[in-house]
Amino acid sequence: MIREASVAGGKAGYTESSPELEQWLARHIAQGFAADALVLSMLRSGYDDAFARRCVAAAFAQGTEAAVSARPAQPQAETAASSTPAVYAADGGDRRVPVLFRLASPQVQLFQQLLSDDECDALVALSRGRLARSPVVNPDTGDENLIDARTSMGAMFQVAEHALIARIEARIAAVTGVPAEHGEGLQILNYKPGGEYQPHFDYFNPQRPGEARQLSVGGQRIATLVIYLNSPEAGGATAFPRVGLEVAPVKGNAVYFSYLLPDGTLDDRTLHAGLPVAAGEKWIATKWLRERPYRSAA
Ligand SMILES: O=C(O)CCC(=O)C(=O)O
Ligand SMILES: [Fe+2]
Repeated sequence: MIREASVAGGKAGYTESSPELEQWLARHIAQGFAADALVLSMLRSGYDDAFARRCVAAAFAQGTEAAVSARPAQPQAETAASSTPAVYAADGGDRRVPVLFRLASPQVQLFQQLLSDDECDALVALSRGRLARSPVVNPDTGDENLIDARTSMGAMFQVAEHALIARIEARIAAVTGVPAEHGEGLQILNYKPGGEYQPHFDYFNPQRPGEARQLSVGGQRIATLVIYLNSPEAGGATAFPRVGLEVAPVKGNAVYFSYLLPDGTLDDRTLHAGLPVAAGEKWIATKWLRERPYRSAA
């Protein structure tokens, strides 16, 4: 979240507003976060309950006014870019996380060292025992299939399955503002040389019966966080071809992109790919976030 909040962390009942707080609220409202999620985030950062509710309500009211007055004048991308605050650090709860870049439209951010080297190594070690070829949801049937467009091995962890995973999930909630309960289980992926994930969207297409089935628990996916657990020797960037962006896979860093637009539609500029690994291997942990609390149907 914001620096002021992290300074106040631990002190109950923090009641001082700041430009950073207002900007943080405006940005998360623009990203489509619900009022409850924002209040929860503020409480976790030590803000007073009544104060947090008042701030969030005021920010929503202001957001509505701003959206109405800005709409005829400017296309949305320009509005988002000009109102994006210059905040370069996120409160990771137990650590301060620098934000290396922030793209306003589509919403993409790069967190530096979200995980320490030791945490990355521990996640890889935990998942080695349960790697299997990564499936993809079949859009027609909803079944999970193996396809050539996704050549990686994966391991799934239940939410909070392990103390390390719970700690990482709390940190993810702190930097994204999306409550941990909205997260699917962390997925660890391992790509060998040549391994890739061809361009795709992470959200489900409700028109396809198999994908619609995925919406029944937790609703739509709204955002993705990809954490790099190692630095491949060559290749393996995460690419966003519709905006010409490639994010280098650097151990501990994490790329976050959210696709729920304020009008409720999904941002198809978040089309993305895991480019082929040219040398060495690539390990990532992916966290998909839902619009509502998520529990695996299984
Ligand atoms: O491998 C990557 O960089 C992207 C992974 C990805 O798109 C996913 O796990 O949904
Ligand atoms: Fe993806």
